[in-house]
Amino acid sequence: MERIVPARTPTAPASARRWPLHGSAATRVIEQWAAGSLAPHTLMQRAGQAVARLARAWRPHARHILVVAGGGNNGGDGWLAAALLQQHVAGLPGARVQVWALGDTSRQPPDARWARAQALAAGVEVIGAPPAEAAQPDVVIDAVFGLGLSRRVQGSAVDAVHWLHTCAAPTLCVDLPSGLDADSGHWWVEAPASPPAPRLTLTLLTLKPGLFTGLGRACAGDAIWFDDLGVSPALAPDAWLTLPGGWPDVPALQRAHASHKGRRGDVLVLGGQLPGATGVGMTGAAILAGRAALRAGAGRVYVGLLDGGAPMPALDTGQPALMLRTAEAALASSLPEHAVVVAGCGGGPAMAALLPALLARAPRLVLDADALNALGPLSSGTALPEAWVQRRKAGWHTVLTPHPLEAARLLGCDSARVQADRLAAARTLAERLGATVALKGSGTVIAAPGTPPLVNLSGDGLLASAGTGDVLAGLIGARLAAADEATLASAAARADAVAQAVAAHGALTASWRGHWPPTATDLLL
Ligand SMILES: NC(=O)C1=CN([C@@H]2O[C@H](COP(=O)(O)OP(=O)(O)OC[C@H]3O[C@@H](n4cnc5c(N)ncnc54)[C@H](O)[C@@H]3O)[C@@H](O)[C@H]2O)[C@@H](O)CC1
Repeated sequence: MERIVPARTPTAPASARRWPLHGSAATRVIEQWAAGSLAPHTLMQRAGQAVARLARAWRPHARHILVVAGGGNNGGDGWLAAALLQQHVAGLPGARVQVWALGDTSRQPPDARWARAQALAAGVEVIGAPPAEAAQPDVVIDAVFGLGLSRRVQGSAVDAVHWLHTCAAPTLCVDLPSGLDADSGHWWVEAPASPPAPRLTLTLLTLKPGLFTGLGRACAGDAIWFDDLGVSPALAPDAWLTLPGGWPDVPALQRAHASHKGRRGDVLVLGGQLPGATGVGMTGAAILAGRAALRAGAGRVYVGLLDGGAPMPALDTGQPALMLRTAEAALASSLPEHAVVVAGCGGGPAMAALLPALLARAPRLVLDADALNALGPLSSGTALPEAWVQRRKAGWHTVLTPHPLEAARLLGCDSARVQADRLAAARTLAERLGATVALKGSGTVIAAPGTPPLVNLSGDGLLASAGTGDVLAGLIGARLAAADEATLASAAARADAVAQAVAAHGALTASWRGHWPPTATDLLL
């Protein structure tokens, strides 16, 4: 059994910086294969033991234990854990192990039926409703749904899931928090509030993508543990979970005594509309992206501001090393051909006019915010604009960094649809455009054509503030600028590079100890 969240970083070795993720279909295949080679009930026995062991380690003094068990094998894991915990606490003062049994027990699958028989033989108490408020358990085990949930919750389980999500007792979720979709991180009941009590999730056999993207992290609790039940999955993963680490490599930069700024790569940020007649300016967005690129080690960072009519600032007083100029001046130079271009951080509608030139000239291009809006819907079935076709032919690199609403605009759907299956949305965009896509949000998904997507593990709710997306775009720009062409040769390598920048971005809040939540500028101090 190992702890996945909170992640043990940044000291984790490179080999430990990714885990395979298997969705429900792949997990079923692995389960069937393993069950076929083991004695009957072995997997469930191991699952129940793992649950009971973690419950005891987490709440060693718990005497009143409540298992909420559904009618399938997830419930079976719960029944078996109840049996083992009953044996453990039997005879202790105040000991009480209860199972709130849901579903039709006459229709239980064989493993679950066997597990229930073990629990009844051990003397657990079966109840048909949650305990009264005055008799709150010391720990609750949520074993209502695991892999078997793939549609909206119905029947008596709705109330049980709601009770579990609002109960004040520490809760251990078996395999998945009940209500969560294993594949997508979609939540199949009323939108959840943050659970009021500590909770953790022990996922079994495989790590599921839904735990790490969408609502997965918000619902799984403070920690996510993993037990492979002694089975090594001989099946290619659906996605990879990636950890921070490895970039920027400050010690390597220190050791490069004979280096110079020209070797660190150049970044050109284009955007940051100056205020004009409308009085609306977005200069800060481009400055933040530029500062982030500089902070992450780019050799030279240029910021080309879009002319809104207001006078150009002479410099960024917070980071005078940034080289400010007008977007026009930047485009009149050879920077688009030589630097990594990060476009769209605060560009406003003017970005649309620049986009064709950037698509045609910039071999390494990061498209963010207003540059994505300028692309417009890329609905399936319609031919791609010629500029995209040419970029793909030339093997040029394009990275898109949409948040869910921007991704929805590009895909011609709404953001709820994107959020309902973030991995699919990112993959679709990447395949359509031949680009690397970082779909932002909890569990940012990085997808590139023909390779399994990556799900980023770092980051937390402190990143949900203005300007953090600009910082990410700048970091991705710096990461690409640091790479030579050979190391970006494959789609998987490009996805890895982008994932490193995403991971470094997520890690920015991990060490935040301030009384106030950080602003995007604070993250770069
Ligand atoms: N078979 C085994 O030995 C093992 C099973 N395991 C456990 O088994 C779980 C998968 O078990 P199952 O495939 O039985 O699935 P679940 O137990 O997750 O769910 C099936 C149950 O949910 C009910 N259900 C499904 N959708 C519903 C909805 N929308 N509204 C209301 N009720 C609904 C079904 O009627 C059934 O009672 C895993 O998540 C894991 O916890 C693992 O521990 C590995 C070993």
